[in-house]
Amino acid sequence: MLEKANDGAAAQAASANKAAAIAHEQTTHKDAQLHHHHTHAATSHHDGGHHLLQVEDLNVSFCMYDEDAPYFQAKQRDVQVLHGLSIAVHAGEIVAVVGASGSGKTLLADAVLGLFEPNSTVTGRIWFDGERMDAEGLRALRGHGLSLVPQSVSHLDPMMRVGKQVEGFANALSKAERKARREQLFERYGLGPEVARLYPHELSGGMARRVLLCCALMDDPRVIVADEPTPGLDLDLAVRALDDFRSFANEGNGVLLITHDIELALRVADRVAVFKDGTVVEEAAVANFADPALLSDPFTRALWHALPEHDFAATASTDEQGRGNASIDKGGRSC
Ligand SMILES: Nc1ncnc2c1ncn2[C@@H]1O[C@H](COP(=O)(O)OP(=O)(O)OP(=O)(O)O)[C@@H](O)[C@H]1O
Ligand code: NI
Repeated sequence: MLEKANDGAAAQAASANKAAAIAHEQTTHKDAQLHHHHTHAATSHHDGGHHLLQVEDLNVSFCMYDEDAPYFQAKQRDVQVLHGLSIAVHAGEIVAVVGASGSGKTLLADAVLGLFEPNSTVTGRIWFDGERMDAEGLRALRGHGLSLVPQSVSHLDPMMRVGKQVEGFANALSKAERKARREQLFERYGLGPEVARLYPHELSGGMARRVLLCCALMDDPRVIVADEPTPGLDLDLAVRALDDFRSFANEGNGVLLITHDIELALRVADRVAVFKDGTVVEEAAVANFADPALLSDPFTRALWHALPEHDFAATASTDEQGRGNASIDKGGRSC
């Protein structure tokens, strides 16, 4: 069981998460900004075949308090959002988690990062690089082995120059080493040295995305969890954004890419985990999306039919634009 530790750090993590969740609510549903099996796509020197990240039977429920419940009914009830969710990421792999808005994708990211709401109950098993993790272990890994890449610049401190912020992510290094590492990352991701002196509001969208990636990479993680990293970008820019993840994965690392955008997922991922009603209904190699006969879950097949290039393949459940109503991308990149 992945029990929550009720110490100060847990409370702190929980309240940080709450703030993030609130920010998430405010951003995802308004301007579509941030919030936040088994295809061996590449073999790594490190990985003898085990998963870099493995999640098994993850369940997340919330204790909801209903003030208005009649006196003869319980005022508290449990609402289960994730159930029996299993997913794995191998070294060298980008696994996309594709699901509708509100289906619990961010909760998956939060759980993997050891971020738990105070009113949540989380059970399940998580392994990182072959080692079983508890909540404490996940917390210790956060930013150091297992990093979150949010998209929104709102995750940065608006009052601090970005160079200093990025350097703050490698707290085990000396000041000089941190600076050297940050300079190395900036160079690698095409950020000029002058960017270090800018404040977050002075960054373009593309620069901000790279700065957030640099934050995540400062302490050499093995796995990146990216929660909706592309909304607001057009398809070309989004694909270019994900090239960064591709090269990271190609170095023998792993990426869990959370998105509502199946077209994008099919372009960059090695495998797609289709997420529906709080669980993964199918994990399929991207190649299997070439032919719906290779997809086993009816929802996944409906998604296939909803892809724009399959306009005429869609059947009864199709609106006049030829998109099946199982489409999970109603908002799209432009909302
Ligand atoms: N602390 C909480 N208490 C109660 N319910 C919560 C809490 N946090 C999240 N939820 C609920 O869990 C569900 C899943 O939320 P989540 O943010 O993970 O969805 P999502 O798939 O990331 O959606 P989106 O695509 O819009 O970002 C939502 O219905 C949300 O209201
Ligand atoms: Ni989300």
